[in-house]
Amino acid sequence: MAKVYVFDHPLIQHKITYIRDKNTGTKEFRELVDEVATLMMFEITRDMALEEVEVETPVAKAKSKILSGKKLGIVPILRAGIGMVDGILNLLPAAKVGHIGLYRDPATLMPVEYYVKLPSDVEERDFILVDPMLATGGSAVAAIDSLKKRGAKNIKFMCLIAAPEGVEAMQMAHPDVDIYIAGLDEKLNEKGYIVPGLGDAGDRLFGTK
Ligand SMILES: O=P(O)(O)OC[C@H]1O[C@H](OP(=O)(O)OP(=O)(O)O)[C@H](O)[C@@H]1O
Ligand SMILES: O=c1cc[nH]c(=O)[nH]1
Ligand SMILES: [Mg+2]
Repeated sequence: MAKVYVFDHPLIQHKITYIRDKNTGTKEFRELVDEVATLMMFEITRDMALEEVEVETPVAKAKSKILSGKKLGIVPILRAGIGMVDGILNLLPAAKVGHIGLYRDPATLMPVEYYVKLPSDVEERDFILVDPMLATGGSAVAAIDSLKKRGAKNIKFMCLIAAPEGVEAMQMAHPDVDIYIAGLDEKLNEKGYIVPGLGDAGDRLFGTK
């Protein structure tokens, strides 16, 4: 069964409060999403593999560590996932970025895929799929189907706000994919929006409401 991590770090919780606030405008919303993505990524990368190397300081030779594991691929689910990419690349500038375009049909709530472009060496990378919202879970489940179909094996999913329904759908469909969340909310409303949530993440990021 996939593990679910809900980050309780005070800095993350503080910023999430302002992200939720309907009075937070587009510019600040974007900056906060970026900052939270960096903070979450710092925690998510805690288990990255290291190897010991020798380095010469101005004073002496030292044994020290560098990253040694598989290379990373970051995959935002368009559109809203794009808002988290720069924050992640702040920490991991060498990661490659794939894109999966999905929108949720407002009537059926089913995901519709319209674009996929991944790094060419999919099988050699670990992937972190990112989207601010995990609501019914349809989009994240479909994006992981798409990644796996193209050869991705080791995948983590990172989101800002999740509904219990989405977490359950992910655990049923992809029990191998751990889920990292900044805020686990109460429920979905009749339109499939997370309650209390933050509204429509894509519209708030890009000012398209
Ligand atoms: O868990 P689900 O029920 O599938 O809902 C979550 C999806 O809905 C939102 O995207 P949206 O369809 O609004 O597209 P957008 O990012 O282009 O605005 C959000 O960014 C997720 O991708
Ligand atoms: O609450 C929600 C649910 C899906 N997508 C969003 O952007 N917000
Ligand atoms: Mg949207």
